[in-house]
Amino acid sequence: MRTDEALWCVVPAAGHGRRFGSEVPKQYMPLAGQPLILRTLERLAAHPRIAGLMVVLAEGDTAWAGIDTMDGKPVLTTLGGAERADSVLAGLRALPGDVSADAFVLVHDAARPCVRAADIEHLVVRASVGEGGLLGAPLRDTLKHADAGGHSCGTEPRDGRWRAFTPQMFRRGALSDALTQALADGVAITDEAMAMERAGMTPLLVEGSEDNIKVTTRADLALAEFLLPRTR
Ligand SMILES: Nc1ccn([C@@H]2O[C@H](COP(=O)(O)OP(=O)(O)OP(=O)(O)O)[C@@H](O)[C@H]2O)c(=O)n1
Ligand SMILES: C[C@](O)(CO)[C@H](O)COP(=O)(O)O
Repeated sequence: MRTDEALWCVVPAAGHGRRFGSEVPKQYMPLAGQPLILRTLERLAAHPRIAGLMVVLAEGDTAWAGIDTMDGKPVLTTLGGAERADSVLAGLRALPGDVSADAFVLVHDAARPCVRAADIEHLVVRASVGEGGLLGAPLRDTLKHADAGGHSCGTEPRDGRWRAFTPQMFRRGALSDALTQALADGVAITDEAMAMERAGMTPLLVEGSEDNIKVTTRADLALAEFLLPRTR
């Protein structure tokens, strides 16, 4: 990948935030005075390598701000689907025609507003040498296996286990094909790297900051308020 090659970023934002438990989908909850999603888009658009944002919205989303640029970068939208993988695939398909099948594309959760520019840079530089990769961090807690009664019935090995974050970066065509195949196979795909692994790839794991949190619960939103100004 040429070092000056601009990247589009697909931003899946079509979830309903069930674990967050509010009428307002979590991507529209206020974060430092703005809807959370706009904080994420601001963070992404500020990165010099990112050429444009493809935001994937839920059917019937009435809260979207309707912006078409952010920090001088184009912001396009399309509609997502029932699962995250459906939404990411829709976003890939809706990218502008001049984004070739071989072009690298980033995918970043709308629910991760604290992503650091340095981590994005680190991912792009390291993962573009091969066929793509993802930000993550080695598991640092002990992982327990819970039984139906909520008791620990086993301890999972921690060695070689990582937590996956986003952005994840893959070539547009290869990722589209991998997601299409996984969906056709009826496999529940929770991140893009999983689809690429099923296609036989071993995506590069690039260690990123643990404060690149995904806002899933209300407690996460409070943490994001604390982290946002400290992760610029
Ligand atoms: N069908 C879906 C499901 C999720 N997402 C997006 O994928 C990201 C990560 O998903 P998650 O944190 O699970 O969000 P929700 O699915 O909204 O949360 P929940 O599982 O609690 O409903 C979010 O930005 C979410 O909007 C999406 O675009 N399309
Ligand atoms: C993509 C992801 O953020 C990596 O950890 C995570 O898999 C998203 O899962 P979710 O259930 O869609 O939040």
